[in-house]
Amino acid sequence: MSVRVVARIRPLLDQELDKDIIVHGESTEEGKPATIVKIPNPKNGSEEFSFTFNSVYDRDTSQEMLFTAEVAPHLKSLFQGLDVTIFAYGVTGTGKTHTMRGGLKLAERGVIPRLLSGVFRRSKKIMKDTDGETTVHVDLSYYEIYNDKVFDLLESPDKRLPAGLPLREKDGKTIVVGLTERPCQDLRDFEKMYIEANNNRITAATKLNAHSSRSHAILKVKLTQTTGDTVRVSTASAIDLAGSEDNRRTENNKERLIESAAINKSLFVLSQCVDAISRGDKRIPYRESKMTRILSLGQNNGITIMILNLSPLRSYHLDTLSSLNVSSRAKRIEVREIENEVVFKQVPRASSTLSGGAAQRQPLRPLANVHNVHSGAAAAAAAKAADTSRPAKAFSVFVDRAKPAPVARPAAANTSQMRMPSSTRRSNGAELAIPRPAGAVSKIARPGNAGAKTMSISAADIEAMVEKKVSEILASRAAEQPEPAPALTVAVQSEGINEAVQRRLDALERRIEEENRRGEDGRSDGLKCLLAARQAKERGDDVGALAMYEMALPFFPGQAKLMGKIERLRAKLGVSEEADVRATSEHQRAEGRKRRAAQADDDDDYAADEADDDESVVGGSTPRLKTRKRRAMVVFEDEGAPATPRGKQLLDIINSRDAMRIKGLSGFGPKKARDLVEYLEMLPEGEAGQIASLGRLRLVPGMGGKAIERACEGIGGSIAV
Ligand SMILES: Nc1ncnc2c1ncn2[C@@H]1O[C@H](COP(=O)(O)OP(=O)(O)OP(=O)(O)O)[C@@H](O)[C@H]1O
Repeated sequence: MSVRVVARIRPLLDQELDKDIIVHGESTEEGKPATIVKIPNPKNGSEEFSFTFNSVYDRDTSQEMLFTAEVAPHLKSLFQGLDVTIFAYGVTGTGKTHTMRGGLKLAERGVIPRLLSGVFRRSKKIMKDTDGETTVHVDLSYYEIYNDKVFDLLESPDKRLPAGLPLREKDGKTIVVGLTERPCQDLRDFEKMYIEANNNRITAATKLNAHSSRSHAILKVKLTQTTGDTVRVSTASAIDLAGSEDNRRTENNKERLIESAAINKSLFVLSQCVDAISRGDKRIPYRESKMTRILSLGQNNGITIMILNLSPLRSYHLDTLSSLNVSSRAKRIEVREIENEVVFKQVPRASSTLSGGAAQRQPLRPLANVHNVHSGAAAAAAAKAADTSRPAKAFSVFVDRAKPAPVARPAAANTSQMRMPSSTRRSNGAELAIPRPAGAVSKIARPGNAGAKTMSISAADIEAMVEKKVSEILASRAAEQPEPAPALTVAVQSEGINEAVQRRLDALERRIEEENRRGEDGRSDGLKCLLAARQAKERGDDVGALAMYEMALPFFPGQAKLMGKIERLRAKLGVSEEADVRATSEHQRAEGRKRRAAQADDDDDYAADEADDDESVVGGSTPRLKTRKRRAMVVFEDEGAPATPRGKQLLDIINSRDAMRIKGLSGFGPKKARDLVEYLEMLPEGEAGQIASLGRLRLVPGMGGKAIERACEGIGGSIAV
């Protein structure tokens, strides 16, 4: 099943005027629900672009209508064991937080409180219908990604580690290590916790939104259904993404600009992921931002619903177009609808000394699950000797990747945790790790001999080993090894050494963070934006190019050339009638190309300046940028000219709309062929359902220059357009 993408157009706010409305929902047939968003061409108001979605909700849509139509139907699937992900995407001030969280009044409540209400209602019904044979437990975790760092929202901000919580992949899912997981009994319980946690979320007033979210917020609702010995766990994730911002309009100060750059960068990576998936690329750049890693769009199983929030106003015109473009590509992402497996419950060990309790962040984490405690005589002896009057802290010594857990199951650990009296516990009970910045690893003791060996290691030894490992990692980073190092896991079984070691670890963590900052002082991110802008320009996507140049601006504040480019593009898109914009006529595109060719030298100068300034940070990106440019110019330099026989043959095959023939082209699979046929069927009348030239073909989503070149080569020989 594909990602379900629905658009919601927000109503006007008090100070906004009817006459500025430019975005409308429409249906394909009278009386049918709206599925199309219409928006004028920014340079020719009489022409309108149409974007089709699974559903479109216009300005008068209430919170209840949206929830009932889009989220409530998936509650059943959640209880059947499918994971459900709902995320709100859109420009700042378009209503994402309103949609997800909503207001305090009953009618104003958003998707999240309604979801919880539905979950509790259904849980009660199940327990009643089964006479209590099936029990349902709800656990929540809630965290934010702020400046690409993960922070637990269920903990007070003063307990935050500067580097945030690390991520790790487990059973094909990305998990946040050391996140609080809180049992939640009912809606009142939830509301109390949610309101409190939202106060920990970072928001600030910007010119575009008085309460702008400065972070992406992720709420995870974990359902554990137990019937006899069997346990089924499924998760609903509700994500309120921060909105992209045009910093020329926000008038952000320095701090807000840094946040904004992080927000824009992660959203840019998300759009890159969407592009890469819809192109069928092998490499999807998930790992370039924590948000995309967690969202795992197209990698996660279950049901994914993307709510695209839109402002109806003209002042958001280009931003709205940009969001519409990304979202309409997201529709093509396939998600496997696979239920989580039912697993058998693990019996908690009688020897457990855990008495639950501590909700506080522990630098060396107490094990929430007894099964993670190391076995062995020494461990048992240590456990026996432990003072049972205190809440036990069973510190994990080591994560042995080679040695399988007693029962390999994603849910089992949580299942046994569920029985604990603890009011708060940590997720990821199967492995225990101190939240260190991902990128460092230290294995200090092996589980096989954890007991005796660990006890013989002194704090100084541990410190030395950690120090050594961190230095190695820093050295390897300096050598620009691309492989991300695994997360730092530290093994300690004695409480006696934890404080001193932890202080040292915190200092080291700060050092890693510092090194990270020095290593990627933003310029490389900025240059990535420039590269993307150049690529967008070459595709003729001026709207995208503008967005990317603007995104690069905070990395190069006051850069005259960059500002000049932005000015030119804005003027071109907003005012000039002859200007070239996405999806305009071939003639206009040809004009644009000429202008771009004239500007190309200028672009190269700019990139070269940047590269010279910071060669070590930029690495290979500048040469790549030049190579790509040259290549693209060779292939499409003269798009207006008639196509060669091979080019014609390619167009003939594509225009045949015969998926079998198209599939036979080099680089095409069944999905790409199907998508292309669908695209052809949706072409506007003016194009007579045909792709007229290779230049036009290149504007088709998923058909970059390389794809065309490869297809032509497959027809035979090298391409000359
Ligand atoms: N459907 C709606 N009905 C009524 N008011 C709305 C609606 N959508 C948004 N608003 C109002 O618009 C303003 C901006 O909305 P909101 O804060 O939810 O935007 P956002 O997309 O989350 O912005 P940011 O990305 O900056 O956090 C708020 O005052 C909100 O109450």
